[in-house]
Amino acid sequence: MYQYQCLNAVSEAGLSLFPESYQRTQSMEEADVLLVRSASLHETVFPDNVKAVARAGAGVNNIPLKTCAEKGIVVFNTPGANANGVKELVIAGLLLASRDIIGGIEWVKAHAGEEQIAGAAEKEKKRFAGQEIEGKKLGVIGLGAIGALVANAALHLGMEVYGYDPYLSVDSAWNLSRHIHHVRDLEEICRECDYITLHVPVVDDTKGMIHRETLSQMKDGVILLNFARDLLVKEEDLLEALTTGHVRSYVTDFPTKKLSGKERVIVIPHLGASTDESEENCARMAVRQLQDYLENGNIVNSVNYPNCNMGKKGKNPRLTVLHYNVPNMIGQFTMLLAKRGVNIADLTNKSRGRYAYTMIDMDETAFPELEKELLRIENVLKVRLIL
Ligand SMILES: NC(=O)c1ccc[n+]([C@@H]2O[C@H](COP(=O)([O-])OP(=O)(O)OC[C@H]3O[C@@H](n4cnc5c(N)ncnc54)[C@H](O)[C@@H]3O)[C@@H](O)[C@H]2O)c1
Ligand SMILES: O=C(O)[C@H](O)COP(=O)(O)O
Repeated sequence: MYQYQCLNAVSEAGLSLFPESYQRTQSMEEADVLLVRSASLHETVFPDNVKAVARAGAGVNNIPLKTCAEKGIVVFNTPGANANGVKELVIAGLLLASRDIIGGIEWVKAHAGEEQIAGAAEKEKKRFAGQEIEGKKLGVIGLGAIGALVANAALHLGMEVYGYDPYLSVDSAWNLSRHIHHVRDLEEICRECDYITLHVPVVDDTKGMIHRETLSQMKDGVILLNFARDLLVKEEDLLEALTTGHVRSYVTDFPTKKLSGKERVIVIPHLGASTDESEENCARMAVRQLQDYLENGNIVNSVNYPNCNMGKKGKNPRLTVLHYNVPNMIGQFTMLLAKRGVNIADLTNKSRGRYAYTMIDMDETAFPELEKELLRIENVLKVRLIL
């Protein structure tokens, strides 16, 4: 029997995939695994029973990845599962910023019920007119799951697309149309593009990446879209650029005190992934990954431990050890097993920076003190014996 806790509303389409042997709990003290969306876990004190956290979504800046790794808690996310939902909202953002559609709709609401509204609208409409996106240049910063979809869709809408991503993975590159201009420095995007959209994670390197200097390199009247994270943009600097009109419009999915309600700012209440399809995709992927980890020890799509997959566990026990990535760990594990006459049928070890993971399929039934003895080895963080 395993127990899971949901720290946000997670789609039933995913939760219903848990078999009957899984029970939902409201108490973290009972939970083997946690499911979360945007709730912040930075202040959470994780009890020892928690083995994994699944972020049903992409961004993991709400989860203390290092703290979790140190406690032997594997954190997963669900890459790409909500990318289409975000892409569609970004396209809406491009269009909302290109004419004053929102201002126009508000005008109609304010004059609702008036006899002469049709005629008045014809006189007023020039106030809300704008440009078309066809033929304009779009700069996409970050060409992962979302950025690639946005870039390709914008091409189909007739835009000229410039893409910037110095860490582009081979898989992401395969998803990109060859008609996208590959840009090697951010300045070129700033210099060339009429619209710029951000699709990078917020990490130390990207925090505040849009600041006074980057803004000053952008064209006069640029439209900036941010469906990634508020912290990517230095708000004071952006406000200044909005006030002078250098930035014509800022479209963001992240309401903040400083920017909400300001002129030229279109704020959406973090709706990028809020579609039935995205919520269901994320929840399904999160549940499958957690189940695979609990039952087979496999790590797929982790953001703090290496991915490591030995397939479905057979009838013999499988031992899994989360540990620091230092020399002689495997030697110590195999020595301990050998001393007890346990034969190893299969073994896999993978590392990622400071952390590593070893999975061992044993031929014999485990001896009672095995987990405790392994835990006594220096640099071991967590041991699990899956029977
Ligand atoms: N608004 C929403 O509801 C919503 C939904 C999903 C994701 N997001 C945000 O969007 C981000 C991206 O999501 P994704 O699914 O595309 O993630 P992803 O991991 O597939 O793509 C991120 C891309 O950014 C690139 N990158 C990293 N640092 C960079 C840098 N300094 N300059 C340029 N590129 C850089 C990476 O190489 C990667 O290709 C998430 O981290 C999250 O913060 C928001
Ligand atoms: O990073 C993400 O996946 C998005 O910001 C979605 O967040 P949400 O699951 O809270 O809607």
